[in-house]
Amino acid sequence: MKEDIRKRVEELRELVRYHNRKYYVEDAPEISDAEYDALYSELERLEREHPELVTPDSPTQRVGAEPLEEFRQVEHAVPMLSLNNARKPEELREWDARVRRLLGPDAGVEYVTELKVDGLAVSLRYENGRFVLGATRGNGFVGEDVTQNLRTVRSIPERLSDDPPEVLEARGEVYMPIDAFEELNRRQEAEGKRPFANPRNAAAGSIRQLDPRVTAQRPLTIYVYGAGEGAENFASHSETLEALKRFGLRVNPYAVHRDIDSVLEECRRWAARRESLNFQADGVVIKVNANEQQRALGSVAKAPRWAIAYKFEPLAGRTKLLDVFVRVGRTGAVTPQAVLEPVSIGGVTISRATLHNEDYIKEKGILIGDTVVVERAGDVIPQVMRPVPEERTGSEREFRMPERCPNCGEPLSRPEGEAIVRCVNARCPAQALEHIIHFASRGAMDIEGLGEKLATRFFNLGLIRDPADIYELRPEQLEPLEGFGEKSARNLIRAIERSKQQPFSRVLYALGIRHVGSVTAGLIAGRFSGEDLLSGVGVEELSEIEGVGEVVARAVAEYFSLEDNRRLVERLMQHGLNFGREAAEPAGGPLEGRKFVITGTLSEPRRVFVERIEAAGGTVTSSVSRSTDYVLAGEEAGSKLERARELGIPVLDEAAFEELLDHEGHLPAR
Ligand SMILES: NC(=O)c1ccc[n+]([C@@H]2O[C@H](COP(=O)([O-])OP(=O)(O)OC[C@H]3O[C@@H](n4cnc5c(N)ncnc54)[C@H](O)[C@@H]3O)[C@@H](O)[C@H]2O)c1
Ligand SMILES: [Zn+2]
Repeated sequence: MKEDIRKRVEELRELVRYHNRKYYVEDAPEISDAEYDALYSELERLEREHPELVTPDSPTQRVGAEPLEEFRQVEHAVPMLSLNNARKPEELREWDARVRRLLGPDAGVEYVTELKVDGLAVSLRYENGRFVLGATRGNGFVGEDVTQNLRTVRSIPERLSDDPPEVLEARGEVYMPIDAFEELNRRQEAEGKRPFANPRNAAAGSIRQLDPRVTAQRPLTIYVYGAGEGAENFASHSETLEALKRFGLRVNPYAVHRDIDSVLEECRRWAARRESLNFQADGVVIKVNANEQQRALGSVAKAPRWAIAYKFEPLAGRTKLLDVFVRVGRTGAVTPQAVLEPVSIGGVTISRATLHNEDYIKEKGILIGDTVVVERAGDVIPQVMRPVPEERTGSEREFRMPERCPNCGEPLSRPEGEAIVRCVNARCPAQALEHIIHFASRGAMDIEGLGEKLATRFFNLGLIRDPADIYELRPEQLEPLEGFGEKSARNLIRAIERSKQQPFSRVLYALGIRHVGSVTAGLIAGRFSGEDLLSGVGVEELSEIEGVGEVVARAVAEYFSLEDNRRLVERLMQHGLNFGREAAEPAGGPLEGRKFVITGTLSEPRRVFVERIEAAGGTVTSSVSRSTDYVLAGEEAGSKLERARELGIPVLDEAAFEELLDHEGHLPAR
């Protein structure tokens, strides 16, 4: 029993740490706040019931996560702590009682309430009225230096007005207004970039940017809600806020209360009005007003005793599920989307929500026409949580996944054991861009210069709609484009021409058939030609190939059975790409069994040479030893070169290396 609990505690810590990293460090949470809070509360409860299991490194004892190494670190003179939570009015009353008990019966207590804005906590250090240092909270003691990025936020003044103290560290929450967030996401999508999950992540990701120019383009603002260093100049929290306003900072709206009833009333008021706010707020923060009382109360573990966050109910609402349609994502994944009777949740009118996948709808028993619970749970992409069966009238109907892609009309596929239905048509407009990018990429056709950025641009300009279009590009189409000259157009066309030399295995891999990686492509290309595959090689024949399983065989057979895919392949053949069966691998390449060490600066990135050596059957190791066969040395080669000379190992420059690849056997072998 005891052992089970210890195990569970450890498991929860692992999980919470993992999601902390996703949320605080990578700004890309995988689960909703409600799900995270459930894990966290369970951990807190078990630790409370079994105090002997509490360890100082438990996430319940620590703030946030470690700062990223890419940023300079900033030590906070006054720690930036987290807040304890209350979810029910009783919990707020208990907190009030504890505060009064600790301060003594005669102490008059005032409380300040402010909205809890959901963004990124930052510290702004002003010296003699000048903004000198901006930092994130980090782990509470050490944060990240993001001064340059914060300078781009217009509501953060470079200079304070009035007469600020010599050192003043203002603290607040940088956030992205909801309308600006939605606009930004529309832009991201139009540019083919990944949209942000919610305004908090967008704000946090924008500030924790290595390039301030990116931050500058993000619609950020700040609400200041307190002071770290410098707070000692004021007698109370409300006095501090007034002063911060006077200095020209944008201060969170607040109210002062004499008793907890008034505080509760304010919490209710905000809860009712939160939907009309243009920013995400997940609760109300209540703070003891007098600084002296704050000091007397102090902090425990990772949160002060003098403040508490009253959390709003998760953002949820009820509405009617009018219909379900399916959307094809860029990877071909087809997901059901709910069409809802418009409902306002968290200040946003919701008329669409995700239903994840077919199984989700079945498991939850959701029917079209149902009244459903929709949750935003801190995310802006809302999801349908469950139906309310009591409200059924009998006219509800089941959702059926369509058999054909709504975008291109080709049959959809759902591989066994997978929850996601996909469109596997390479020319499907919904996923065409993704296919093009993969097609041109280094491991595939390796078209130099045609990376993600340029492919996206050509795609948006309508110059390339599918991989075969690449081979129809003409220099006159490119030259007028901004950033292109005669020379760069010619270079690109040349690189495209060169890619026609790639062997069939590369071409097969470039087609982007599901489950067909470069190794599998090699196995298939060694057995069948493009013509064979087009003429309908079956699943059985394919799975006879050593190393090709049934899942792969099915994916390949399916690919070549779709009309659009067949047309694409035929066009690529006409353009002269290799579709001929590859001679069975000779027993290894020309460098079979040879060990290389690479050192110094070469004309191309090192990985290019590594790939070529490996493709020829050789291996690359990092240090020179007696078993090394060759050292490939570029410019400014250092100790490895010396070591090679000491051991008498042949040293090749690039020219000698090329020769070795071309005429292996003519060179003196070791
Ligand atoms: N989805 C996930 O994977 C995931 C992971 C980790 C944390 N979270 C979420 O993050 C939250 C916990 O984060 P936390 O520990 O950073 O604490 P918190 O966000 O609950 O509270 C502390 C923070 O509140 C902010 N704040 C906003 N307005 C304020 C005001 N007026 N006065 C004072 N502070 C104010 C400050 O940034 C402060 O650091 C939870 O809501 C949790 O759900 C989610
Ligand atoms: Zn399609």
